[in-house]
Amino acid sequence: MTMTAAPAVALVGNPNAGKTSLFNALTGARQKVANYPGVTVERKAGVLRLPDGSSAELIDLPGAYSLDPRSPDEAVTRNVLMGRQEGETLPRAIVAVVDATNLPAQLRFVLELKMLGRPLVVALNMMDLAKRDGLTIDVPALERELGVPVVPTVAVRRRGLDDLGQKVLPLLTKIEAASASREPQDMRSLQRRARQIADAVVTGGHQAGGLTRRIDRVVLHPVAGPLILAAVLFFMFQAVFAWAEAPMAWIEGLIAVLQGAASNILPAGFLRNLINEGLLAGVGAVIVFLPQIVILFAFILVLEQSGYMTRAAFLMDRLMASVGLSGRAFIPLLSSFACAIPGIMATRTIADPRDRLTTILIAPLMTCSARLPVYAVIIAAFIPDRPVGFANLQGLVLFGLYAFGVVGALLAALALRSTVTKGKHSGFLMEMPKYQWPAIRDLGIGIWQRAWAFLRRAGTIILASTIVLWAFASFPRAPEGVSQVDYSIAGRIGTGLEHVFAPIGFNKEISIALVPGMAAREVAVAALGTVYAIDAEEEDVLQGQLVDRLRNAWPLPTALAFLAWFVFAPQCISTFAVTRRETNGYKWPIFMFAYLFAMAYVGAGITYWTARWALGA
Ligand SMILES: Nc1nc2c(ncn2[C@@H]2O[C@H](COP(=O)(O)OP(=O)(O)OP(=O)(O)O)[C@@H](O)[C@H]2O)c(=O)[nH]1
Ligand SMILES: [Mg+2]
Repeated sequence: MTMTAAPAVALVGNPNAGKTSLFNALTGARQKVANYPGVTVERKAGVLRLPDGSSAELIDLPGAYSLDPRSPDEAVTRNVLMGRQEGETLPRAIVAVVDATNLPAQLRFVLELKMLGRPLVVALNMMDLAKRDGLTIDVPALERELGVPVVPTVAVRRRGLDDLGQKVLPLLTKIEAASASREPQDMRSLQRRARQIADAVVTGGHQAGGLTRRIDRVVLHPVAGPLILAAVLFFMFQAVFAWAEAPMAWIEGLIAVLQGAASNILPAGFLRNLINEGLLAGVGAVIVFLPQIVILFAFILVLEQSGYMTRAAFLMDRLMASVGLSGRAFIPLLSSFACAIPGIMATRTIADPRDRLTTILIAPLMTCSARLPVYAVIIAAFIPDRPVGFANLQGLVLFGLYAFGVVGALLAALALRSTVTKGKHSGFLMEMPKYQWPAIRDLGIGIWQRAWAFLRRAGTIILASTIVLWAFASFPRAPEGVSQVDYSIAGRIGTGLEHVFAPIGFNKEISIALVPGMAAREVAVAALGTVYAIDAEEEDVLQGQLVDRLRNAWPLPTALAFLAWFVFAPQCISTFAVTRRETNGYKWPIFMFAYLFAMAYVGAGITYWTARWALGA
């Protein structure tokens, strides 16, 4: 600890009170904001500029209901506030962020924080919603009752930020002994006191939450609710296919133009091959999927920001309970549709350790966006593009693959919960946020961040693996009349692996592509793009798309087995790294790898042989 280190200010409060919105507004950061409790699961820091020109470190924390943590994310908050966090000093001041529409419930934590005896300011956030609900809050009276400064804010409209800075500043210049001690509190009496204060300072609000209640009457209806949820998810997958078609064609066209240009400009040889077969055929095969990824993420973000996500979790609770999981697990699992890594992080909000472990172990079975390119290429090559009723066959197959992953995950959960993670089922406990229109800015930032992450992956890990693969598949140079891929180093490795994968219908090219595919799933598509491009005649590289090449090279059962493989296969190193971190060891990631591999192998095998039998081959 140095004397010059900026003093730290911590944002603390109940989940979904708007801490991260405030943090972003105050620091210019772009941390994730969404309308459900439990979005932030780790400590984040930024720089807070104060009115006198000095600065402080602002810390955003996971939401908590009290200083007695019930789940790993709440423990982070407690540890930071009590100075127990490794390598971190006690925050100099606390900003208690409170949802103004829900004072009777939220003031209890403020009272508990006050008992810490640390410098404290209350940010009375969501004042706009309080007004919408017809609530009037007597701020000076609240200040008197609490004995600390209270600043009304609207984080999403950047209102009250300067006032907040004015109130925080004097707390930082005060010299005081930095220690945190805490007597156990009687929660009941704190709750009673919170209610008293709320009664004294809040008037009106008889129609509070009326709109939300009316929507919920339909959306949470025992019959209509699940139907609406199914329709929403189904529409989402149809849209991913239908809306992306045109922009994908543009990107394909652009890549073809670039390939043509490279052929015209560069002399035949090493560099031209590297660019056309490695770079454009490989990385291009992945980039094409940007539109689908963007549409999928846009849907997920709207679900998250509108407040519908927790309703979906509630509706899923019965189903989740039947396989021994809590409905709480639904949100980490749904975010795993984007990527399993934030999904696994989000399990920190699950209180029961066995529930949490089970959710971590099945998260990779949710179809992450990296699988989308793999599915889409195979579907485009092998599934006819024709209408089925009001839907489209390709969209239906995609929906089916997602459903397979979900069913596989539920079965895996059932098996795990009655064996390795046996334990009692814990109930569903989750606050329902008020419905809100998604904030366009947050939506835009969210989509942009994800699109950028996808492109960055394409430009780094996918590009690097594709070039390495291209080199391995291009050397040593084959003599005239011999297949270059067969003759190359990659080809020889593939021939070895083919022994393992031939029983489930995989050929040498697939076996080769699976190896770099471990780095990231999309790489498998890039790798297939490269492997098939190397053996193709140059004119074909320029004209034919990967889809056409696969259609000619693979029998249908192989294609279906390949899809089944990707539903289950543990093809992602980063997932193991995060599992190792979140479970503190190698035991569970290894277990995860083994059981997923077994499921993938058996699943692909069954698919292959069933398809062969059905097609009479
Ligand atoms: N109308 C309105 N909405 C707000 C305000 N502040 C935050 N929100 C919305 O409230 C939701 C929750 O905001 P977050 O900033 O993620 O809340 P948080 O306290 O960080 O939540 P956790 O990380 O889950 O503890 C989001 O949908 C925000 O857009 C506000 O002042 N007014
Ligand atoms: Mg947050």
